[in-house]
Amino acid sequence: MLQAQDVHFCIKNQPIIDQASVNLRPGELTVLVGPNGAGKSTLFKILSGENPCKHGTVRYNGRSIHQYKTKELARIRAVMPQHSELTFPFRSIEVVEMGLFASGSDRAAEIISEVMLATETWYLRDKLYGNLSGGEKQRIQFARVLAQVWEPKPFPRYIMLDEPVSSMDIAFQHKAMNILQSVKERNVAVLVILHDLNMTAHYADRVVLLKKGLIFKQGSVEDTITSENLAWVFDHPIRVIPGADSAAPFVQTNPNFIEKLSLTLS
Ligand SMILES: Nc1ncnc2c1ncn2[C@@H]1O[C@H](COP(=O)(O)OP(=O)(O)OP(=O)(O)O)[C@@H](O)[C@H]1O
Repeated sequence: MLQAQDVHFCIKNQPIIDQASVNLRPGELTVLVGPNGAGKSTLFKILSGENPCKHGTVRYNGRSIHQYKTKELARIRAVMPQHSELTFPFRSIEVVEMGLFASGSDRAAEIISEVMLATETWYLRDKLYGNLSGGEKQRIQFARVLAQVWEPKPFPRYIMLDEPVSSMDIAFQHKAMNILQSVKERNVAVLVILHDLNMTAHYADRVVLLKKGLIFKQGSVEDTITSENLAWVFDHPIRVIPGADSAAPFVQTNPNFIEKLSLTLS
């Protein structure tokens, strides 16, 4: 399990993340949700180890993140940041291969073709990464992090993705989330930042609602994705319609509110 306890992050004495505690459990898909500037990417970077937390602790499988060497960490957690630009003219397949730099696997070629087939990127393999469209780049980065956790291992691992589907078309957004749902069954904890609340309601096992650097609520979809919670977190009227039987709830926003707002501004 990944255990983050009371993590805190300040920039110029301004708290960006304040006393956040989160556990990521293998087999669970956790979605981090909140408005722009709430601190989602900052918390994500603390959990992934990119931002050292100024107070609090982050432990992977019982060991402090600081005790891991870079390669050791790469064997247990994969990170897809919000933006991944590369200056060197890599072919797309070479970008995916970067996911295996620490693996030492003798199945490298098979893993690469499996993840590129799963992400429908095999046809892009010889294209220069820099020439791909935004959505294609995202799919290649997605394939890269999948490669890192693709082979089953006997110890818990973590895959963390910051807005991984933001440039993908609607069909592939669902394919990507379905792939993550299968990956979590391989003793992997999944952490995703999403802005799409319906996607969150549909795929999350746990939701963490963040507002102004504070965790407002965390728990099941049923406990977090409610009209009251979302309206408060986003400061916007949002209605959650409960799903029939075991279907996910449906999140509806109110377009009339936007009209009133634009009249106020003009
Ligand atoms: N290196 C930095 N220097 C100054 N301010 C920063 C830095 N990193 C983050 N911030 C500020 O911290 C706040 C949280 O940023 P963060 O990127 O974590 O938000 P977010 O919830 O991921 O937002 P979004 O949904 O827009 O991606 C923002 O106000 C941002 O401007």
